Amino acid sequence: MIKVAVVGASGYTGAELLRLLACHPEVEVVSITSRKEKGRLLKDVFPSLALAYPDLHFEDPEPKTLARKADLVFCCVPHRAAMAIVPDLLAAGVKVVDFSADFRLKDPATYERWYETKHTAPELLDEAVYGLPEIWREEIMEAHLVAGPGCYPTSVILPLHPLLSQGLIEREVIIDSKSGVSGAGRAAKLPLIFAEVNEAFRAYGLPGHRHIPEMEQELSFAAGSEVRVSFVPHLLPITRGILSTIYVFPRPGVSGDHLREALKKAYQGEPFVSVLPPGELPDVAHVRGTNQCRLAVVPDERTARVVIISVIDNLVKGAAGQALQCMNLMCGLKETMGLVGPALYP
Ligand SMILES: NC(=O)C1=CN([C@@H]2O[C@H](COP(=O)(O)OP(=O)(O)OC[C@H]3O[C@@H](n4cnc5c(N)ncnc54)[C@H](OP(=O)(O)O)[C@@H]3O)[C@@H](O)[C@H]2O)C=CC1
Ligand SMILES: CC(=O)N[C@@H](CCC(=O)OP(=O)(O)O)C(=O)O
Repeated sequence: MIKVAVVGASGYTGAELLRLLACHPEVEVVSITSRKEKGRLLKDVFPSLALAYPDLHFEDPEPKTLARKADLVFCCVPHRAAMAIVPDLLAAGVKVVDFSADFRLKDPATYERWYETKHTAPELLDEAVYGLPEIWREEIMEAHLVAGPGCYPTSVILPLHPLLSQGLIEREVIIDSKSGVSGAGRAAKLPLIFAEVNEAFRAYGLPGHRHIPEMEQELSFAAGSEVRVSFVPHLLPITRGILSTIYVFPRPGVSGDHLREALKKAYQGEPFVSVLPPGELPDVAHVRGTNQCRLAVVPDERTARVVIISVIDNLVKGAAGQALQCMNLMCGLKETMGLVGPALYP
């Protein structure tokens, strides 16, 4: 059994991870942490997890104490907080899957510019592996520190990476994404209360959302030269799910059908990415609660542009499920373990 701890287990991604871990045959959850819920039983904070964890309670230990109990720690705290915890965990010898943005960007100056804070552990950026298994599988298998991708970047990089790395599309990309409200976390914020979100729909994060450098970093690696994206996120009045509509410009002589075939080939055999046949379109309702990314490629013959639609559950393939997929790889387990349940529907 792999002994795991979940730091920041009182948030949405922590709770979602515990839901998934409850059905994982090779994992024992040895500790869950929260500063505010310290001492309380998990089942009193999240009754949805009562049957799976009747006796587990929140603690707030030092990272070193945690590292003595666990083989691997999932760190589900906000950026800035993560880089204060992760170095001590690694120094104490445990593997870490971090959910925050603190170890995603390779260049500390880029991090400092977009996150408006000094990076306090830049020496770890080189060894951190970007936790997108479909792209960095071999590296994740060897990693001690995995930086879980942002939810929007996951929905965007999966369709674009193969197309850019094969030189099939131009490097100008336009991305229009919509997210459910759980993407913003569980902490109370006025613009996120029911009456502000229900029956409403708005763009936010303009002119430059902080996921842009992460997308550009990974897409530039794929293309072998600098890629610049236009990215506008929107808030949908739903709890979970991201739908990204991506406008791409095929290189001369490349058709939309060609792009679809290239994606199908790139993801053949991948358990968590599906490329839909012509005429089928993805819906966030089809992936709710799953680690799936569903993609459709729609040629627009009138303009010669191609629209790609990508859906994920932000809490699963966009966070906890992808982290668990990485853990399976880091621990030598079957990559799909604990992640094969069907979607919740309706
Ligand atoms: N929500 C999503 O869809 C996605 C989130 N992420 C990332 O995952 C991480 C967690 O997100 P999410 O679960 O949504 O956030 P939440 O706000 O729901 O939860 C945050 C957790 O971190 C703890 N925490 C907050 N501040 C600190 C701090 N300064 N030091 C230590 N612990 C702290 C909180 O507990 P307490 O305050 O009691 O200690 C809580 O358990 C973030 O980095 C987020 O960016 C990544 C992809 C998708
Ligand atoms: C709806 C909503 O607010 N979503 C979040 C993205 C959550 C996420 O993945 O962000 P991290 O980079 O912090 O991990 C946002 O736009 O800030």
